[in-house]
Amino acid sequence: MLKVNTDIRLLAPAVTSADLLPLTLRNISLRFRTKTVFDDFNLSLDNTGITAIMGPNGAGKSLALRLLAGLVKPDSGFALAGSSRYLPRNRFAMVFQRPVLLRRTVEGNLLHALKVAGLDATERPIRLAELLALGQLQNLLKSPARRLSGGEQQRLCLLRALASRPSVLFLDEPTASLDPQATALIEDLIRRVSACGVKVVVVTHDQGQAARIADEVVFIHQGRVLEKLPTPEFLKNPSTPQANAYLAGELLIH
Ligand SMILES: Nc1ncnc2c1ncn2[C@@H]1O[C@H](COP(=O)(O)OP(=O)(O)OP(=O)(O)O)[C@@H](O)[C@H]1O
Repeated sequence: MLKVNTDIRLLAPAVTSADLLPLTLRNISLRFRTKTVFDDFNLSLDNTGITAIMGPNGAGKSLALRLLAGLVKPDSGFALAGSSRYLPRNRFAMVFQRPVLLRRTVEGNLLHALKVAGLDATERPIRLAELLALGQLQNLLKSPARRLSGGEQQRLCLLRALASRPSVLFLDEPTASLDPQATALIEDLIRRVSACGVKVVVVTHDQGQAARIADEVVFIHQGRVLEKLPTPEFLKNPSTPQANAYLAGELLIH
C-alpha cells in the first residue's frame, strides 16, 4: 500500500474534475435498425464520488457510459460535461470489461500510454515504476501483457488508463470475470483514485461491489433511468418494482 501523498501525486487528476460536472445526457435518442435503445433519455451525474450504473442485461448501461464518454454519437440529443457540449476526451479514460492490450510487455504497454499522455522521455521511467507499484505488477514488468492472468490484465488496463491522470474514469464491468482477490485489488485502486478527486462512473451487475465502492446508484431499465439514489438507500429500499425485482435476482424481461 502506497502512502497517501504518493497516491495524490500519482492519481490526482492533472486538472480537477469540477468543471466537467455534472456529466449530462440530454434528450438522447439512439436506435439500431429496428431496435430503439433510447428515446428521450436523460441523465445527470453531479456527485463527485463514485457512481454505479446498474440494471438488467440490455437496459442500455454500456451505451449510456459510452455516450457520456463521447464514444458513441446519439441520433439526437447530446452529452454535456459541465456546461459544455465539447467533451474533453483527453481528460476522460475508459476501461472495458475485456482487456484490450498491445502485443507488448507490461512495461511496453505502460510506456506507450505514458508517451501518448505526453510525458517526456526522462519522466516516463519514474512514473512507470510508480504505476507498477500501485498495481502490484513490478514482478511482471517484462512479461507479455496478453499472457497475464485476467486480473493482472485488468489491473494493467486500469494503470494504463491512469497514465494520463484523467479527470473522469469510466469503467464498464471492470471485474466481471475476476475472482474475489483480483476484484478486491481493482476495487482498492478505484477507491483510491476516487479519493484523489477523479470522478468515477462504473457499470456493474455486482450489488456487493456497488455496496463496497459506490456513493450512488443509477438504475437503468429499458432505456430509462428509474432510480438515482445513494447506494445504501437503493440497495435497501428501492422505490420501483423493477429495481426490487432486479435486486431480488428476478428475470426482468419486460
Ligand atoms: N452496435 C450495436 N448494434 C445493435 N444493437 C446494439 C449495439 N450496441 C448495443 N446494442 C443493443 O442496445 C441495447 C443496450 O445495449 P447495452 O450494451 O448498453 O446494454 P447493457 O445494459 O450494458 O447490457 P449488459 O448488462 O448485457 O452488458 C441492447 O439491446 C444491445 O443489443
